[in-house]
Amino acid sequence: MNALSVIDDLKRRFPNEPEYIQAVEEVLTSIEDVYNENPEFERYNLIERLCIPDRIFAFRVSWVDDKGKVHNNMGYRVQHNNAIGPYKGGIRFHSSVNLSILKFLAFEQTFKNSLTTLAMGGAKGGSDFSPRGKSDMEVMRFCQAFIQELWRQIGPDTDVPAGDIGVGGREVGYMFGEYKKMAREFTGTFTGKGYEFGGSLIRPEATGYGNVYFLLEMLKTRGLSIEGKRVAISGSGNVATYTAEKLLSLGAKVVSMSDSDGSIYVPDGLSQEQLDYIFKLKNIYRGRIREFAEEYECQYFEGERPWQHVACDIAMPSATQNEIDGDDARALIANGCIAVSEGANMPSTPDAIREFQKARILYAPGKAANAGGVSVSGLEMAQNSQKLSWSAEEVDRKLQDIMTEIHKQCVKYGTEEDGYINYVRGANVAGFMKVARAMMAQGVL
Ligand SMILES: NC(=O)C1=CN([C@@H]2O[C@H](COP(=O)(O)OP(=O)(O)OC[C@H]3O[C@@H](n4cnc5c(N)ncnc54)[C@H](OP(=O)(O)O)[C@@H]3O)[C@@H](O)[C@H]2O)C=CC1
Ligand SMILES: O=C(O)CCC(=O)C(=O)O
Repeated sequence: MNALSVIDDLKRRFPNEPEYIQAVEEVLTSIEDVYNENPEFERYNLIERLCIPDRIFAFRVSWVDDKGKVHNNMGYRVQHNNAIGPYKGGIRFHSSVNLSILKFLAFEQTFKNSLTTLAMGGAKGGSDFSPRGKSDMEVMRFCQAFIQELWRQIGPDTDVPAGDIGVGGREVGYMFGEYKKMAREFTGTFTGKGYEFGGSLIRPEATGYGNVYFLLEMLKTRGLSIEGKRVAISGSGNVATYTAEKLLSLGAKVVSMSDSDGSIYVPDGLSQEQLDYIFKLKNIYRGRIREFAEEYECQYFEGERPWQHVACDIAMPSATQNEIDGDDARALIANGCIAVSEGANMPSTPDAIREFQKARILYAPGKAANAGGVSVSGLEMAQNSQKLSWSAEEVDRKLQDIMTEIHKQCVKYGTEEDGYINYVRGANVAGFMKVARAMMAQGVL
């Protein structure tokens, strides 16, 4: 395989999909040598079959708002690869959603899920519908219309969706309800469900907590502890808030959070009371982070991400893709940042990643660091199959074990001659090899 020529070919065939090409390029350039050590992969044209999704569903979603006006959004599900288990991955509702974004997310999910040690293939879905500013009833009607189109393509052993940007417990509940009605079955077809109907304890916390567990493993490799470290977080949604909660409980200082309108800066770190305010602001009032700045009179950067404005030891981007560019990375490093652990999917541009690696700081890509969410989704599937629920302690212990194991795999496949751990290479090679072996064993499909 020549990574560059495969990428050129994909660019030619999918010319308007920059995020998808970006994700593929990152993986292919880091697995090229390992791939070429296995000539049978090339004979089976494994790389092309692994890069191009198994199938994509695209559909119109028509729904009626509270004033009786009819709206039409697009809905998608990208089933990328099911070599090691049923398709699995979140659903994103955001105005920016398009096929390029969902294809990159489904591609990444395939490698991430492989790293988790659990049996899950990769998928992602979503819509350009934005829940922002919509009433509960409008969100419910949209979720029902979305599932009326999608329900035939998913199932507990086929494809198991969950949340992502714009999709939390409320949306999963509405989608699960509609699925249950259409399919006439009560199964674990969604994860991230409410506890009363089969959800796992710790699933809401899992991505954020898991990212902190991964960060602790990275810090250990340099003999460092988290206590007293200043951590800049972006976003103020599911991943960001639970990352902050775990960090506070471990004695770290959370100096920033953000939303798509701007960022707050709290140099001495958020108190527990302030974090509780953000939880309420975002989950109950569905307000803006600017309101926090007004309430607590802290610095607020309108329309800005945190990276250029804050002094921090650690950055945990937890909002969206390509939210740290080369300039942001250079600013972070200049301001003393020694570690970046990604809660979001692909938040750092290729230029930013090069800067982090050149500076030899600890840098963990999302597919390793944020794998805790889908891992606990896998544990939710296991509980649903057994018709049992495990205690929060048990799930949290399993989550910690999985994050430690993912870190071990990154060290195994990513340690370079000078001892620097290239977590990008480690995660990509480890994730790839498991999927590749399964695909080889199953023949050309
Ligand atoms: N939920 C999960 O279990 C997992 C999520 N992830 C990834 O983590 C990231 C965050 O997801 P999650 O917390 O679930 O989503 P939420 O919808 O709960 O929160 C998203 C946060 O990011 C902000 N945000 C979203 N899009 C943009 C944008 N284009 N520019 C600036 N800010 C933006 C939102 O601000 P606003 O409210 O203003 O839009 C919000 O604060 C995503 O990359 C997701 O793919 C990864 C693994 C698992
Ligand atoms: O829990 C899941 O199935 C998916 C979580 C997710 O969307 C992700 O890992 O990016």
